[in-house]
Amino acid sequence: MTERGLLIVLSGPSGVGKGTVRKAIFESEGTDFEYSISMTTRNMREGEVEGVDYFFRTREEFEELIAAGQMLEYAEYAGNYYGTPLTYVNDTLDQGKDVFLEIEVQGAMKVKEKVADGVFIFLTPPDLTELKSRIVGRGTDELSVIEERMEIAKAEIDMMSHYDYAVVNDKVELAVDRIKEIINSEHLRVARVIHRYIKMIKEL
Ligand SMILES: Nc1ncnc2c1ncn2[C@@H]1O[C@H](COP(=O)(O)OP(=O)(O)OP(=O)(O)O)[C@@H](O)[C@H]1O
Ligand SMILES: Nc1nc2c(ncn2[C@@H]2O[C@H](COP(=O)(O)O)[C@@H](O)[C@H]2O)c(=O)[nH]1
Repeated sequence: MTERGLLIVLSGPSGVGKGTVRKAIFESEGTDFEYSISMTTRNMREGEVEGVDYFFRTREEFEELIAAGQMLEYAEYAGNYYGTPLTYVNDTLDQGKDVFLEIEVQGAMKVKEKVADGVFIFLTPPDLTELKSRIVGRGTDELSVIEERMEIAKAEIDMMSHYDYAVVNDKVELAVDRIKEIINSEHLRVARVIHRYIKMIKEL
């Protein structure tokens, strides 16, 4: 029987650098994760590609998938739906591969209820001034959207203690190393638990 993969959830406020850090992790050496592409009803930004950055769907299409039980989790964030398609995550974990989700806090908490043995990592900014300057600097959102995201960010940062780990994204390379270290240690922990069970069964 194949050992099920690890579900890794990277979460944190918009603009903290989740996407930047996740891409750097995937490009770095010694990692082998599958990225779960999310679904959203928000408009496509310049440079985004369907099926690479997101699966872009209408509200009606998204709601049909929710009703059909096809989302592992979903949330309404700043007026749009965002969610994780269930089948891809389940099938990939069943194949023994680790799956990486990059999602906001409401969704992460829903995943935590369903997948207790996932690894939940909160990426935090050095401070709120830096967070705002990152969102502004990215140049993808209007001022009203930025203000809305900053308000949501404050509530999200209050949820940090519900995660297994908090990682500061001060410098991308450092955040990448910290997250890789966490995942490696989680793998060792899981391997130790399995080893203990096998030993117990043999001794029965
Ligand atoms: N450690 C860092 N130092 C300085 N700038 C950073 C750092 N990490 C990311 N950034 C920059 O911050 C901006 C936001 O990053 P990114 O889009 O990766 O955030 P995000 O958390 O994925 O946002 P969203 O959740 O809205 O998709 C980008 O312009 C990125 O280059
Ligand atoms: N609950 C979920 N949140 C998600 C998912 N995919 C992305 N996100 C988060 O939404 C916000 C806004 O994203 P943006 O691309 O519009 O800037 C951000 O925090 C993302 O991490 C998902 O599948 N489920």
